[in-house]
Amino acid sequence: MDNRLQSDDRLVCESWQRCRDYGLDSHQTPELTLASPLHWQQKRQLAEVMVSVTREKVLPGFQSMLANSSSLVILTDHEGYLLERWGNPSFMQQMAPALFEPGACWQEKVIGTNAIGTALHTQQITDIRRDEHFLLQNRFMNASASPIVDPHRQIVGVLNVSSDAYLPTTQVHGMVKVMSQAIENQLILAAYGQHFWQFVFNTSPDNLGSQWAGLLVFDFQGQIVSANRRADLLLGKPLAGITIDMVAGMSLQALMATQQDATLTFSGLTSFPLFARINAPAEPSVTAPSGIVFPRHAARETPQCEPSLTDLDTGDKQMAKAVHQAMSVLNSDIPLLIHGETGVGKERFVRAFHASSHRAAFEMVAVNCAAIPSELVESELFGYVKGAFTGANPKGSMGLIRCADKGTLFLDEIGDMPLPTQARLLRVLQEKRVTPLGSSESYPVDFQLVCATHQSLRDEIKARQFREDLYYRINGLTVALPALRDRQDMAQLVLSVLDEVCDGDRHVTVSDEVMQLFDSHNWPGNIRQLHNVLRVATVLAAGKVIEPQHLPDDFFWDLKGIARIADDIDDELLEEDWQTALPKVYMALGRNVSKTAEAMSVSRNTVYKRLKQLGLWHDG
Ligand SMILES: Nc1ncnc2c1ncn2[C@@H]1O[C@H](COP(=O)(O)OP(=O)(O)OP(=O)(O)O)[C@@H](O)[C@H]1O
Repeated sequence: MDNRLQSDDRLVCESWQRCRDYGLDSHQTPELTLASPLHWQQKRQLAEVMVSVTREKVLPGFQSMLANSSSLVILTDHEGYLLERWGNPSFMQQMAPALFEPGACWQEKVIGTNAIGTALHTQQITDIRRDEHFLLQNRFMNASASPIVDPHRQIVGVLNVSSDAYLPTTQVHGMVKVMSQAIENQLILAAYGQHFWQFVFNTSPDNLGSQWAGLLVFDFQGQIVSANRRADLLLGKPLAGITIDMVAGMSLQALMATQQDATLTFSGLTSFPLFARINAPAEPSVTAPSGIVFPRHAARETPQCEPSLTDLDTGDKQMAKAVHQAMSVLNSDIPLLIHGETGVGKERFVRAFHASSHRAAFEMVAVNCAAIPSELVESELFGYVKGAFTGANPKGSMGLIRCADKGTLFLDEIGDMPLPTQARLLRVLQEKRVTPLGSSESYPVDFQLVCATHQSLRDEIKARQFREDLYYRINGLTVALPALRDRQDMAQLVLSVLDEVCDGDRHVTVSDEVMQLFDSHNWPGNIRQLHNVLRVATVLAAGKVIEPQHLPDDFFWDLKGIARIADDIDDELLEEDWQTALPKVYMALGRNVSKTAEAMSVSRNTVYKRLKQLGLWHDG
């Protein structure tokens, strides 16, 4: 969830569009939806802890800010039903009292764009100003709302502050952000504070008591049981698979022996120091909390999470073999060498390999050796000390290899690495230490190495462009990724790429005719080209069915179809773009429009149009 200080126009426009799709009319006064008394009673019971920590532990800290303003604090459950409200009653009674009754439903589809309903839909902190409400009847208030997550990152409610127009939006936004974080901290403590250890940390020893401190709860084995969202931000990493000793960079025993009020300095996962305090539980538990693995709902939190290796096995034999091979060396630290044409998904494959490995909590650093100028490759990879060379960053640089420490280093297009850099890389791989340029010191490194190439490294060795000794170092296991034209899972891939193009919100489909064209295409740019074609086509098809007319012109330039159908056409013709090739194909096929259209996989109309442009066809 991200935070924003300004109303986001796009967010409001999208919400208004949803309201129209729900059939709402901005002039209407829709019937209020109220939970039935029994339903509300159940909701209220389920949310009892959240309501009581808000009332008793959080609101008192904000009383002074709210006392002099005409505003209301509202707490709803995860479906937008109002559980409780606090604040200045004159504000709500003047305006729309029924809306502020316990049990009233604030979902977008009921009362249009509003901070609570829209925050629930977007799952992010949301500000809705007066005129941004969809219904005219609600345009009397400004509001900010934040979803609240439980100790396992599931949305359990929304905290909202609505006010008349006189409280500054930025102030309300900030207040909602801090209050919702405070509620989440209290929910974590209510669930685990009594029996588990708390690790409270921040960027300065002076703000360890703030609601903005990171909070991690861990068990007697050092497993992280729960954490607030601030913890992820401070550590800059998702917490899946991480234990408390990795976070703190010290042993569990040392952590547990720390005095309650002592302040620790640590930088286990970060490149900068952080400060922490340990709170021991009143009744320490020596059992793990019933099978809970944090974060239990990580997939919901990170919708764009990396696919795992098995996700890439979508029905193609060669791909299944590649996935199987990579799985068999997972976590063994055997170097992988990936072969594949450009755009076949090498980097995606490596990301999936990394995400499936025990190194997933650390960085995967991808370096395209062909994209970095040869004179910069060494300094980029190995780092340098300050003043190492003219034009260098005056602070020096750690280098990409050290950034990959504990994670995965992916060297793409390794065949393009200059020979002197190859020698240096070989030394790093042998010694497992990096010496930055200009430095006499070396640093230990530990990473999974994956290299990729589209060329034959054996040929490069023969041509003395690639070191044989390095080849044997990097080639623990060779995996070949198939070209798109050879894959048997085109339909699955199209869906997977459409998901990516549409950001997971796929409405568009592909017609049978287009699927046939896809099957007969050469795809020299492989999945990347498919991606580009579908991105353009999705826009042109306006969210409906992608038909041939939605495909970009250059798609037709290298259709296999030309080669298959028009055997009697010169090979050279097939290398040309379709606009140039078309009149020549037309001539070669005895000026037959239908055959030309078939050979070029375009419509007869397109052939007529192009011939007319060239003056080769005249109506009548
Ligand atoms: N299975 C897949 N599903 C959806 N999209 C994919 C898939 N595989 C690859 N892609 C997409 O195809 C594009 C190219 O993938 P990637 O960068 O991994 O290829 P590459 O082989 O590393 O390319 P290059 O050789 O140019 O470095 C990216 O946009 C990627 O997201």
